[in-house]
Amino acid sequence: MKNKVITSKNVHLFYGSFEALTGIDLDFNEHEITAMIGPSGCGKSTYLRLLNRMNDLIPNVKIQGDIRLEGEDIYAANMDVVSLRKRVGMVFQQPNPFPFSIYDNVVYGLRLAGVKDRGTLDAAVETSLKQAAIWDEVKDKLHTSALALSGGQQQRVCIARVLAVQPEVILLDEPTSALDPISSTQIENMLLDLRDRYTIILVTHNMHQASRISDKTAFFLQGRLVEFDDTKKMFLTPREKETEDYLNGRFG
Ligand SMILES: Nc1ncnc2c1ncn2[C@@H]1O[C@H](COP(=O)(O)OP(=O)(O)OP(=O)(O)O)[C@@H](O)[C@H]1O
Repeated sequence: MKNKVITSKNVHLFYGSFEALTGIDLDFNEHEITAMIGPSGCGKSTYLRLLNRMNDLIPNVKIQGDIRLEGEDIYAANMDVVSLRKRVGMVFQQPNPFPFSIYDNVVYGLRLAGVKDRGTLDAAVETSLKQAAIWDEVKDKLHTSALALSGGQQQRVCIARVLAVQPEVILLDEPTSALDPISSTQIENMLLDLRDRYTIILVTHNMHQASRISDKTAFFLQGRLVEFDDTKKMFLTPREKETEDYLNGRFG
């Protein structure tokens, strides 16, 4: 039995009076990739952002339910949100490197945490860029601007930036939807390589991506979790008619 890294029970989220999540029960195993799919507006990103408290910043949000990381209530009053976000890193749809060098981007979180030793920083840069499958492309220009890279390269640097602080969980919100097919495939292959070390949760609109790289899939519809299962099983024999209709392109 795999260890459950994140558990969530009866999660509701309200934007003002609008209930965007209507009681979600969903758990994530370590060393698995879970894909979250569903039509636009079904609540996938809202749910993903709950897992490292990114919704806290939005005004008039009300959150109910129980979400735990390794058994710890992440909404407990004594939870340190900065350290939570180190343990649960996030990659966004648009690559968002800082306007610094590649090197300074990757070590950003470590420097914030007070790490100054040059050898430690150098080693973290090399390891993280290798894990993010971009070391060979950038090793000779670590001190040039990350903004001069292609979109796909920028996204891999952003992933290296998350990996450098050694998270347990990586959240990715449509990480390849702004990228060309070759860059998307590079990122998919990298995520498959990272699976042995991390728990990966991915929002995607791309059904091929979900079926190709995820172990589990969660299908959301209008704020509900309709179905959650092994990806192969869900794509071949969905339990629910709504899932089948969505996978067959009948809506969304
Ligand atoms: N900051 C916000 N304030 C008010 N409503 C919001 C906010 N963010 C999202 N919503 C609403 O909550 C619902 C869920 O949005 P969410 O972005 O989570 O959906 P999604 O499934 O990720 O969609 P997409 O695939 O288009 O990104 C939508 O109806 C959306 O309009």
